[in-house]
Amino acid sequence: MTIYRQHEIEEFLQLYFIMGSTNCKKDPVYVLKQAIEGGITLFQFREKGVGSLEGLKKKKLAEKLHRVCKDAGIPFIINDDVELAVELDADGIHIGQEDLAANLVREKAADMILGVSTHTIGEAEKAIEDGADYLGLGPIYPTISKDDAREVSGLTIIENFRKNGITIPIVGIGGITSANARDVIQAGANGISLISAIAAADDVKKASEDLKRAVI
Ligand SMILES: Cc1ncc(COP(=O)(O)OP(=O)(O)O)c(N)n1
Ligand SMILES: Cc1ncsc1CCOP(=O)(O)O
Ligand SMILES: [Mg+2]
Repeated sequence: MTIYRQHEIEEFLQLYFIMGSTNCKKDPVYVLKQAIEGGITLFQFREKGVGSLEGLKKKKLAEKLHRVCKDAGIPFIINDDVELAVELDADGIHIGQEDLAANLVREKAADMILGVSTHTIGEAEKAIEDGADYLGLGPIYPTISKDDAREVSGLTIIENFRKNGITIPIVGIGGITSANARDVIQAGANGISLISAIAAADDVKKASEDLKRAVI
């Protein structure tokens, strides 16, 4: 694991790609390499949903994707699975309100980047108290990539968090494309996080380049 400073984490959040095997049209290792060539700055392994890999197969894929990230100098974040993150010595873990509590994750992964999904100011304040490094807010727009996604929040959630004094780095998530990415940044987010706009693209490298242009 590489230990990152707060200002480095903030920079990495700019173009945050999230994916698992079921999100990809092609081999996930190839997809990740193409996305990196296209300019993604952070990667989250999210192996979840119908048909997703489990057990040893999940771990083997995680190891391969971790290697790709290490070679490219991109932090490797694992979604939900704290045990796997610790076992693989990942750079970070992302959890939501239905996952292991952030303070307990911090105990198990003291130096990892910790991302927490929040939907209210109260949840955000608790996450910050528990040691979150960044917050994931959404779904900002309708999404096809999460079966149990909450109601669409729109950009107002980001604006409201900023108005209420939440200064910690924020990424928007849910339905973000190169057409709306700039709006998410202008609402007050440090970066965008997304699955399908990259993973399901016919040309993953070009899709990543287009998104990068939209956020810089
Ligand atoms: C960057 C980022 N933001 C939000 C989420 C969603 O997390 P969660 O609510 O725990 O839902 P699942 O992804 O676990 O289904 C995320 N993964 N990443
Ligand atoms: C994991 C997650 N959390 C809220 S929306 C979402 C899915 C985002 O995927 P997409 O970028 O394809 O809408
Ligand atoms: Mg989760």
